[in-house]
Amino acid sequence: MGRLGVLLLNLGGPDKLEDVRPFLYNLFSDPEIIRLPSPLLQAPLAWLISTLRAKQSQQNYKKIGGGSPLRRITEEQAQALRSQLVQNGHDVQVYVGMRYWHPFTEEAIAQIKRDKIEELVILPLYPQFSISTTGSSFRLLDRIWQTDPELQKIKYTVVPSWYENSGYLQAMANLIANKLDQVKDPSTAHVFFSAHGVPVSYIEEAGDPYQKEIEACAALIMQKLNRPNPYKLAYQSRVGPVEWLQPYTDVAIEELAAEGVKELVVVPISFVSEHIETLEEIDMEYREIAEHAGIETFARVPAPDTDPTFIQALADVVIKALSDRPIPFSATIQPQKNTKLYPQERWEWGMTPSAEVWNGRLAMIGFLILLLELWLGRGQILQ
Ligand SMILES: C=CC1=C(C)c2cc3[nH]c(cc4nc(cc5[nH]c(cc1n2)c(C)c5CCC(=O)O)C(CCC(=O)O)=C4C)c(C)c3C=C
Ligand SMILES: [Fe+2]
Ligand SMILES: [Fe+2]
Repeated sequence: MGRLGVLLLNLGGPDKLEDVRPFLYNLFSDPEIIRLPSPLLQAPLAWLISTLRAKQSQQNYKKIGGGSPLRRITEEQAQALRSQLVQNGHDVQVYVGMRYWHPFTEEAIAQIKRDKIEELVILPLYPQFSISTTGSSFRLLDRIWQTDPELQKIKYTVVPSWYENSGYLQAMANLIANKLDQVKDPSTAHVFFSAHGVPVSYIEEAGDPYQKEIEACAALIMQKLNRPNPYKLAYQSRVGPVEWLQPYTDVAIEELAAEGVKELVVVPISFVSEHIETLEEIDMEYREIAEHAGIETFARVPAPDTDPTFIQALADVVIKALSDRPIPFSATIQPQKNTKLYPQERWEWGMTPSAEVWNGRLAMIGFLILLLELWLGRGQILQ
């Protein structure tokens, strides 16, 4: 075996308040997050949305200490994973490549080349696959690989998703069990999975397996937990005026409260580290909604971070990937090139003169609504 590396992929987050706007610009420049009818519009729209959204977003980051903890936690995970793999007999370097902020994926790749890595496992820190997260990072890497003969010499494999890994399910079940044991009635409290949402068009038009994987993941965790508690799955963090996966977390909380549920144990399911959507959105925004609705216990299960069972699970995923047949970027799910990811049919530019006028007007209205919503950060937007 040659020099071994593991590349951990994550989204990245602003380290400080000044980073928020350029971070948002990078995020909205990604056609896997928002795809416009003309690639020429991508950069101006990304500039506009990031500028309009930055203030609201900064306020949220301020509430969690002035920046995202994602980089620190991901680097701690990388360190813990390296130690675990070394203990398991694998001499390995672990790298962190973020999609939209430092340390960027490109920086990690440059280091991998300097270290003359010969065999590489590419492991996204998203247990479930979505074209907006893992898919976006794989497409970036694929582009980098195609233009670099040096990288093409590396024997690499990707891990598209790993939510079925038994150690990961056990780590999640342990964290939930600990929290359940702290509530008033551990046998009746509702286990409430809050997954990150995506627009419905990702699933229905672009073929994103994300919803199926999330649903399967929640069911497998409940099997591992092996307790009689009822459970519910809902989707958080929607952005913009289009339809996202439902039920929405805020609505589902209110519905459970109306049914008389008093205790919720809330499980963030799409993330393996604490960040703005756990620390601000769940812990502050959804907690407030739950309390207003009459929920008496709102206990949030921590993200796995560097939990030892979880880190061992990541090590197992890496070791399995090394012995399995390598999976290239091209074998993972790629959305159709002309799939409109967002904001859907409002952007249908007609080819006939009359349709063109009407579609143009509709597109302008849709565009203005989108900007207004993103700017105000309210209405259908929760963030
Ligand atoms: C606009 C579309 C977005 C989609 C689709 C989306 C999917 C998605 N995101 C995560 C995980 C993270 N998202 C984070 C930040 C973030 N994401 C969006 C938008 C979309 N995400 C925005 C605008 C932001 C910035 C924060 C804000 O302005 O509110 C982060 C980083 C958080 C941090 O601590 O900095 C993560 C992680 C998943 C898992 C996902 C789909 C499955
Ligand atoms: Fe979000
Ligand atoms: Fe996001």
